[in-house]
Amino acid sequence: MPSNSSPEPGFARTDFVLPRAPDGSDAVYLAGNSLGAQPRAARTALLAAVDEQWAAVGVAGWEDCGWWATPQRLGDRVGALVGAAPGQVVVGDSTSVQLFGALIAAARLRPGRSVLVSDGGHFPTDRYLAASVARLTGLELRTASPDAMVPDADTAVVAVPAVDFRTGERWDLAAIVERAHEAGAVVLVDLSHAVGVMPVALDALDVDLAVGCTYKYLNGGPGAPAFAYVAARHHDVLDPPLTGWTGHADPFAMTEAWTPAPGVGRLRIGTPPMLSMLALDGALGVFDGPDSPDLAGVRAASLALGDAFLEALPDAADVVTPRAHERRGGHVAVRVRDAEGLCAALARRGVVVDARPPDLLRFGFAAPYVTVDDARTAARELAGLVQ
Ligand SMILES: Cc1ncc(COP(=O)(O)O)c(C=O)c1O
Ligand SMILES: Nc1c(O)cccc1C(=O)C[C@H](N)C(=O)O
Repeated sequence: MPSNSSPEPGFARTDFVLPRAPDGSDAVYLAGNSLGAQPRAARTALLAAVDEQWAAVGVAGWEDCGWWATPQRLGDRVGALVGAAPGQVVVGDSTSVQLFGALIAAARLRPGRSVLVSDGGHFPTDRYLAASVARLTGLELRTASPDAMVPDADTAVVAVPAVDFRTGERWDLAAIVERAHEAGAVVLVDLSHAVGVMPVALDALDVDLAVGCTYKYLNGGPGAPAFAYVAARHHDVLDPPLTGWTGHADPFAMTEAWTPAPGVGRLRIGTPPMLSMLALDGALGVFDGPDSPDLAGVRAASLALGDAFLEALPDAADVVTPRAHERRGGHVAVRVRDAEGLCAALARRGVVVDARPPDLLRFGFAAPYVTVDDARTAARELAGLVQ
């Protein structure tokens, strides 16, 4: 393992099980921006949870195995990866559920304001939920590109991704937050395409709320629980819409009315999906284990992979992702004529990527297990197919 601050791409490859290529070798797996590869430690943690906890301990596991505390314990671990001091992140439920709760809780932080501004190119679940939340709350939904948003005195909430799910463009969160706060609005960031592939500085940037998934670059596994962040300065007045019993101040008192737990604990909703959580617990060791590089190093390695891929592409390739490092996320998208067909043809050659309508192929550069050879192979195979 190279030094902690400047890891080589593929620095933790042996800690992962990679999907198989048709010839039985390890695939060139560039779909970590959709579903990360399997960390061996996630499998170990999951099997231990099944055999040594669930089977052996049963219901006592909520206390004796620490299950009850896991949403916040993992929240602090994920929080450390997104620049959040402890006590501001909860893990659980899907990104969509977390988004719904966060959008409404954000709107409730700005009563009397009438507009929700959301990225017009946001991931579909973010767009669909923004529309539904606008109907529920009576807010007017306005859409714009994150770099063209002009929040005003009517704006309650500005909702943006950190990285565009299609083009891989990285947005300037500092500028977005500054503009929103100048207008008195709060900012909700979807970190799904950023967490685990680049440093994020939620506290330092003064972001108000954030959500994100853990199955992409954090490699938590299919359907791994999402996370929600709320800056501590909002905790006392935070009024989440999904007032489930596990977010109660004293859940086992079974009282008549819901009393919010102190702090971010009130964002808990129902019984946490413990097996998924414990798989994530194992997976996170890639990023916060004793030998893990910091995220600046992971980011540098991911950018190096993207650069190797871009350099190996033919000049004529229609790359839609900005080439400048500061404007690029973890994946690179190439416009092609038959994205679905090419995606399938690449898979037959052992290169796993994904296609997004109408015409994009996405190549995800998860530095823990992707090597420079992988990046070059993908570019070469793509070139061979489109020539
Ligand atoms: C930006 C973004 N938000 C949300 C999601 C998904 O939400 P969920 O985890 O609820 O499926 C994705 C990808 O699936 C995404 O890219
Ligand atoms: N969440 C996904 C799923 O359940 C199935 C297939 C793909 C996904 C994804 O993660 C899609 C991804 N967020 C995207 O950027 O398109």
